[in-house]
Amino acid sequence: MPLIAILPGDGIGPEVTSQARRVLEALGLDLQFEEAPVGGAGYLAAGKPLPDATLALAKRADAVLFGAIGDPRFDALERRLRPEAALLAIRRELGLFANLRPATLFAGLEDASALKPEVVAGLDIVIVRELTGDVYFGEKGHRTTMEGLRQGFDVMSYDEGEVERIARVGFEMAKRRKKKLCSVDKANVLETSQLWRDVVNEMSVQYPDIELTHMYVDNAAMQLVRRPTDFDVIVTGNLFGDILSDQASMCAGSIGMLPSASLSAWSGANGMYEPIHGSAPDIAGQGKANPCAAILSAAMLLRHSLVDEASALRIEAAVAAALAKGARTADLGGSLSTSAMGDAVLTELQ
Ligand SMILES: NC(=O)c1ccc[n+]([C@@H]2O[C@H](COP(=O)([O-])OP(=O)(O)OC[C@H]3O[C@@H](n4cnc5c(N)ncnc54)[C@H](O)[C@@H]3O)[C@@H](O)[C@H]2O)c1
Ligand SMILES: CC(C)[C@H](C(=O)O)[C@@H](O)C(=O)O
Ligand SMILES: [Mg+2]
Repeated sequence: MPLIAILPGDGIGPEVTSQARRVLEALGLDLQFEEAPVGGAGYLAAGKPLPDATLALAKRADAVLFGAIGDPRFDALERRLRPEAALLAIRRELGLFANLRPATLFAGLEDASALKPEVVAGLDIVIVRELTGDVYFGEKGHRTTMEGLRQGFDVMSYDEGEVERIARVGFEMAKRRKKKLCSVDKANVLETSQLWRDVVNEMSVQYPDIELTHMYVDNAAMQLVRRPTDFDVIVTGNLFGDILSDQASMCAGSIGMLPSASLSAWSGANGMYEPIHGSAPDIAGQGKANPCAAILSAAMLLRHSLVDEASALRIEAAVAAALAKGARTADLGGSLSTSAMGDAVLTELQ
């Protein structure tokens, strides 16, 4: 029986993952669930954001459903003890280098988007974000300059192996979709990005059917709100992908709508699945959070780690049907609570 590790985390994390779990349970599949604390909750339970038992569970499980981490009470702790350190460590420990972030506009949500309905109608793009390298994982620290000024530094780097394996995910994804891949970088300024661009170009000879384009990240940010539907698959580095995916979420109606899959291989074994949003301290504990991103992350879990496309489609269809009938949390302009939105999805589950 497949074991699903549920790591609810902090803030709205437990609120949204509990709805995703209800939906998974309602499918009637033979699944086993085990929960463990992570982030601020991990720090409170075991003195560190990623307790050993939580990491062991994540490694043992067939897939991980992750909520969100982050708690302002812990923002002043040394960096390795902050909630965010747990998320970075788990991605690194499980080798989850490929982060798929689909941004899809569900029918009926055109008015929730920050853009005009005619600009976002039919939006269906995927951001393939590299997840275990870049400036996130380089040397970092504080030092004093010769002039006696405090200085912070974070080293940005990629080696060609790291670029090649994420670019392959981008090309393979494009092959299965509209055969269009846009690689986003900052090669006009950064050596890291020049290497990125060179490696992506070298690989493109293996994919003659894919139309490859390159775009600087500043232009990509602009094009994403100008004509988002011109994109299909975007492949980019860790930092640019983090920023562009939050931006893409508002094209799709809300950050509460975007799920993600973090994979250690194209096949998806041992994946972790989480909404792209954070712990939302401003609405935590109020039952206001939109659980759709977490529910759609559960669908991605079934698709990629359990290779159960039919069940993934059942969940996605139920979310679409609930939205089509007008179910909306506050971020989408409605008034349903988190659990009422979960109920609405469950009602539509065929
Ligand atoms: N993957 C993660 O666990 C993750 C991702 C991003 C941020 N964080 C952490 O979360 C904390 C808060 O960060 P932030 O405020 O910059 O980002 P956030 O994503 O938590 O929230 C940004 C805004 O979006 C809203 N929002 C987010 N998710 C929502 C949902 N499901 N439904 C309705 N509204 C939603 C919030 O209320 C807030 O106004 C920080 O500690 C940060 O480090 C964690
Ligand atoms: C919380 C933070 C470490 C994380 C990231 O930057 O990757 C988050 O913003 C995300 O998008 O998952
Ligand atoms: Mg982010």
